[in-house]
Amino acid sequence: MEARRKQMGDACGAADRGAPESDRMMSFGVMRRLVAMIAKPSLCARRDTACAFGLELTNVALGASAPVLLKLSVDALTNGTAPFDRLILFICGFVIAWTGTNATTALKAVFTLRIIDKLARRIVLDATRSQLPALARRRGGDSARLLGIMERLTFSLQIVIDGLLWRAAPLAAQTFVSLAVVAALVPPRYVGIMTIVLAAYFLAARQGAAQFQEAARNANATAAAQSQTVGDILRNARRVVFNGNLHAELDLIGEQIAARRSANERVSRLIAGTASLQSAVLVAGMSILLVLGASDVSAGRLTIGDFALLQAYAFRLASPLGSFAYIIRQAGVSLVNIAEALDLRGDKDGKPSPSPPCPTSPAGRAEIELDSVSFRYGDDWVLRGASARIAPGAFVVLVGPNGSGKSTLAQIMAGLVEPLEGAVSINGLPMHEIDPDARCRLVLYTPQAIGLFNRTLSENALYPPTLTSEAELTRLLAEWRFYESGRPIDLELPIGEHGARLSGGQMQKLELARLAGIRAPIVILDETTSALDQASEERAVRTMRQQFRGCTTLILITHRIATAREADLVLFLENGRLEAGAHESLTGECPAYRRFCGMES
Ligand SMILES: Nc1ncnc2c1ncn2[C@@H]1O[C@H](COP(=O)(O)OP(=O)(O)OP(=O)(O)O)[C@@H](O)[C@H]1O
Repeated sequence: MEARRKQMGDACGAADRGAPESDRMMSFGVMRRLVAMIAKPSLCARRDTACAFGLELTNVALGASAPVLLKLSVDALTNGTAPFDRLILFICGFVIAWTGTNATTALKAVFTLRIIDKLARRIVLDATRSQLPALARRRGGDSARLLGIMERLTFSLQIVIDGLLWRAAPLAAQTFVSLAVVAALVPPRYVGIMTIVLAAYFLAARQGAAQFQEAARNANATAAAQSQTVGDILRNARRVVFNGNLHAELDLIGEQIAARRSANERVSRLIAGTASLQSAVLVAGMSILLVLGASDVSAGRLTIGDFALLQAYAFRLASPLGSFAYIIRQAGVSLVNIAEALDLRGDKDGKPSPSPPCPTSPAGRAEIELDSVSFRYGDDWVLRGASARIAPGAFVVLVGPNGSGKSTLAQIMAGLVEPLEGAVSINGLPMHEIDPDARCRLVLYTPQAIGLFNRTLSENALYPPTLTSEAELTRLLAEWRFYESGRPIDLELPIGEHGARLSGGQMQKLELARLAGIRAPIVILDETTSALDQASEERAVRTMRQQFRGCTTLILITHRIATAREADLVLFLENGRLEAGAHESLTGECPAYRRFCGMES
């Protein structure tokens, strides 16, 4: 448990340290990438953007004209000279401009949400497409982190696009227009005061933001660590409960929540400090502005309408600037989240390279050659100079003690792991020259942990690229005694998370029925028969060999010597050395194999 805590701590630390760009560059970089994505025709968001932009322009125009209409109404009322119908026009115009922004804001939200949905869909699909292969190879892939980022993505986009991109630009436009109108209608010193107040406000924001980004990244990392821990514990509910570790795991979750809360509190404290400073700037600035305005009205230098105009602009700007602090708080965390999601997309803009050649068609026969293949993890050599030739359509059994490197060798043969020395060739073509997509059509590798979907029995057993039909599936499962009682097989049965409603043997029978319908040149089963009894394994292997009709090479990793006796070729691995031959010849020539088979002590 201590080691787990350290691991989680390291995960947070790594996230903290892993900031390649400076914070401000990161924020601009993320917004620039989002804007570039929105502008791309392939996202189909240009029309929504144009509508949202048009509505926002209307919003700015309405917001800027309301104080002017108020001033005109007040001046007309106080002068008493304007015609009544013009007065009504000013008053109605003011009311419409002041309240009309609600409708345009609501309408704009409709288009904004559409853009956000399209962006989120694109980022999630790209990130999943880019990350799934890494997850499949279990190298650098972290599904919990990926899931956490995806789950927070829509909310993060909403904050950044709706709150920051959409609100910052209109606010800037509104501020600019307001200053211009004030400059045109009242003495210049009022523009001077408003400019100084706004500059002080943004200096305070900038000061706060410098510390804030780092705190936001830390808050994000603690959130990711928490969802990783909770997800891991939920996925391993049986392991936790059956070992009586419920309370210990709850403590761990509690610690993660506490770490998250303290990171969030730091963010809130920084925001509160910045917001208070900003409020003080606004209070002081607006007070000076309005007191000066009131004294100018008393002295006859300003009309009451001018004063109303100043007051309306002051409040019109102060209110969104006040709520901007909240948006900046959320946006900091959200920008980090979006940056992580965008990085997961990989090199999306790279041009696809032309497909290298494939040595056979998916239905063709393939000869595999291992030429002095060596591999190590860290300093531990798992394979040293392994050589063998496997004829097309052969039935091969790969055996060896636990940890001898069978799965590693199988993954090297499937092109999932690159050998450090030597080469694997298929029909004479080196594996590294074969396109990774073509490799999985050539060699289908089934890992030790099968990994079933929480879907129905038939959806799992007929998962592509199998050609097994429903009728064939029912026949095979009945023949392999899927239910010992012989009860009918319900293909629509939901099998639960990780096949929780099935026995270990049933899960493997389901997968084997699927694999029997595969028409790839090479199929590698990594202990896919380990949970079957001897008779079931024999039946399943016999059926598969019949189905493969000598075209598909079947390589089975197993610990059963009886199965090795039936093989055309046995590959025996021990201490990094590979011996290849028929069972009889290996028992005659290889003492280590004889010992492994229990023929000598
Ligand atoms: N990704 C990895 N990183 C580091 N070491 C690894 C990795 N995968 C496997 N190993 C190590 O390589 C050795 C061979 O592992 P491998 O899974 O290939 O053996 P195996 O013969 O299939 O074992 P078993 O019969 O128990 O399934 C083991 O010592 C294992 O700990």
